[in-house]
Amino acid sequence: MIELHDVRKVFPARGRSGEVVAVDGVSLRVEAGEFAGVVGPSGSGKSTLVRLVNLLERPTSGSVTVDGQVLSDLPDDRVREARRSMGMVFQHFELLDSRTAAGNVEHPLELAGVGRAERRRRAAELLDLVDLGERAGAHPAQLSGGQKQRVAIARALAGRPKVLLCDEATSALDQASTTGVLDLLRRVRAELGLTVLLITHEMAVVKAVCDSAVLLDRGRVVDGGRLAEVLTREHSPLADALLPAPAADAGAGHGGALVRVTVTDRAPETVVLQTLVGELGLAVEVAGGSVETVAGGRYGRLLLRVTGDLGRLDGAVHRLRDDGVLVEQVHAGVAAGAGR
Ligand SMILES: Nc1ncnc2c1ncn2[C@@H]1O[C@H](COP(=O)(O)OP(=O)(O)OP(=O)(O)O)[C@@H](O)[C@H]1O
Repeated sequence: MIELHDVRKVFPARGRSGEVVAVDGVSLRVEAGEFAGVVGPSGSGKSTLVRLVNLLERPTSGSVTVDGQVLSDLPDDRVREARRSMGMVFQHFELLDSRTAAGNVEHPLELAGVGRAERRRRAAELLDLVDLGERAGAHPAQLSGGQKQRVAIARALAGRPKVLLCDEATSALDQASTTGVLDLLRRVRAELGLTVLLITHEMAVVKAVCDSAVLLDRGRVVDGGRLAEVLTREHSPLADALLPAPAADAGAGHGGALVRVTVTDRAPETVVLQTLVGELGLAVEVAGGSVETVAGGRYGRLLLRVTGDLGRLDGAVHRLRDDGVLVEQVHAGVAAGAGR
């Protein structure tokens, strides 16, 4: 649905000579109906990337295809037309203060030449969809941040887009409003069959709503994929950002071997404990880590301190890998049973 091929964006540097390569050869594919995230540190090119998708920025080179149309080949007037099939939600809402909630939702329809009666009907329907039907007559100053963002989402949906682009849509909101807005985005995605591309610097947002994500660094994609796959991949910088691996020193100084395991719904910690404790008679203590819900599944990274007959540990590690558990031996420990 959204496809970027080897996209580069070079800007003249602000206030000095030279150039800034904001996006440096990015290729990306987001399937229809997918909820995709773009994460990365400040200045890594996230905002530029999202603006390249709806051609608010033209790529210096490379192609941008949305819904089968190569937008980067189109002249400006055709780009403006194509942009109507994409809604956009911003960090600071960008609502018109002088207009009511309904007036803001009607605004893009007005610009598109939709008649008054139809605009009103559609705005009322959209405000109901975002649970703000009762506040249609309120001005932005009378709404909370979360409510303003709901109005902005209703406005973004006014033109019946197929794609919704969200640029730090929850970064200006408190925790409760963030949860509400993310629930809403997930619901409208499902109800309207939207494809969503969301950029954020908050990993919790990605974990709550995204099916897939890419990690940008200095304009390049350094990692990415479906979260279910990324989280069980070895040496993945994106997995490390989503679920930081527990530090090895969390279990240092207590003897025994240290083992880092990644557990999932398919290979939960019960499988690990059954093998290590139940079958091999080792003692296991959780020295660090956490288990969380990500992309609707349960994932965890745990640091285990294993004591007992450590001569059996190598075999156990192989067994666990065969059972689909990602296992890494951080510190071998002293095999108490060795030589016996
Ligand atoms: N119009 C522009 N002119 C010159 N440089 C720009 C322009 N837009 C972005 N840049 C530069 O491109 C790089 C990427 O910026 P961008 O805003 O896309 O990053 P970001 O990951 O969204 O950062 P943040 O999270 O801080 O918003 C930065 O070095 C930025 O200064």
